Amino acid sequence: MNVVRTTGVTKRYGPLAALDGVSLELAGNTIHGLLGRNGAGKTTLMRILTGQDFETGGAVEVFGQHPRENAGVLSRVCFVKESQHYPEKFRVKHALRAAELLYPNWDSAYAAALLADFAVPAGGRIGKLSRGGLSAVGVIIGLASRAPLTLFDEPYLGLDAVARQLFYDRLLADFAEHPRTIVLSTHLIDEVSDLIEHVVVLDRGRVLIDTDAESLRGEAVAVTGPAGAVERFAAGHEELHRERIGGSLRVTLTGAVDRFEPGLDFEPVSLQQLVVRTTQGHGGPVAAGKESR
Ligand SMILES: Nc1ncnc2c1ncn2[C@@H]1O[C@H](COP(=O)(O)OP(=O)(O)OP(=O)(O)O)[C@@H](O)[C@H]1O
Repeated sequence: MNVVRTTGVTKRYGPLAALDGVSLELAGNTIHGLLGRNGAGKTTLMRILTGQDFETGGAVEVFGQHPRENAGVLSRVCFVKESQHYPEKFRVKHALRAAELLYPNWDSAYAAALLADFAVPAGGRIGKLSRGGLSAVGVIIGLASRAPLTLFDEPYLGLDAVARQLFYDRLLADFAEHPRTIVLSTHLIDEVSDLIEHVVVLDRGRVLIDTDAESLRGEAVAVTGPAGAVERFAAGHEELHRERIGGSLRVTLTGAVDRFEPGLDFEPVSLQQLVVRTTQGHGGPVAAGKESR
């Protein structure tokens, strides 16, 4: 069952189209990666899905209904973002208590275990936490909410590499026991590439890639070798990128590369490389009414 369905969703800020005809379906009980360059429209889309902003055009359904001021939908949705603001005097335990009141599936014991894992003091003032500590509070709330739709908008950027790995490990373990729909928006694509099952890449407000992660993993290959031999091999393939390395040439090809040639090097292309190559050279979002390509 699809938890999210958007049809031709547009969001305009004056002449700027932050979203430009986004049609997407996000299946339930799946970890989705929402990827794209700065300004691609990821946060805008998540704000619309969580009723914090409204589309200019198109249709949005979350759990089959429009999320706007819809308590039945919003009680099933947790949106964790990097720039979360809390009242000045709030302590960590107050933020968790507020989350407990908000989310019907809240698990207090799990939240307490996560506090210990991330070494966040329950009595600590939120305003005095380090950036990592603040990120950890967001991550803990996102996980312990067990909301049927949980969206993380890079709240874990403040965490160091060890703490981020802890987040990924806890997320996977909890997802296995309590399947739900997760949307992870991140620039750290390599770190999450084994986690995500479905990939959406936004580019200038449009959907550039919308596919399962597995098929994307085998989607591109980098071929390196003497320039002439690589040119001959690449002819007839769709080329994403090319670079000269001394006397040799390296090209990134998409689509089925079903033959290999002696004398050439073939390397799989990581999800991050693929997204970088696919979105490279594209600018920011488009002005309304202008052609985007
Ligand atoms: N309230 C607003 N008013 C005007 N423009 C906005 C507003 N919110 C977002 N935008 C613009 O819409 C575009 C998409 O922004 P958005 O924050 O959705 O991108 P993003 O993909 O989340 O980027 P990042 O990865 O940098 O967080 C950007 O050009 C941004 O400047």
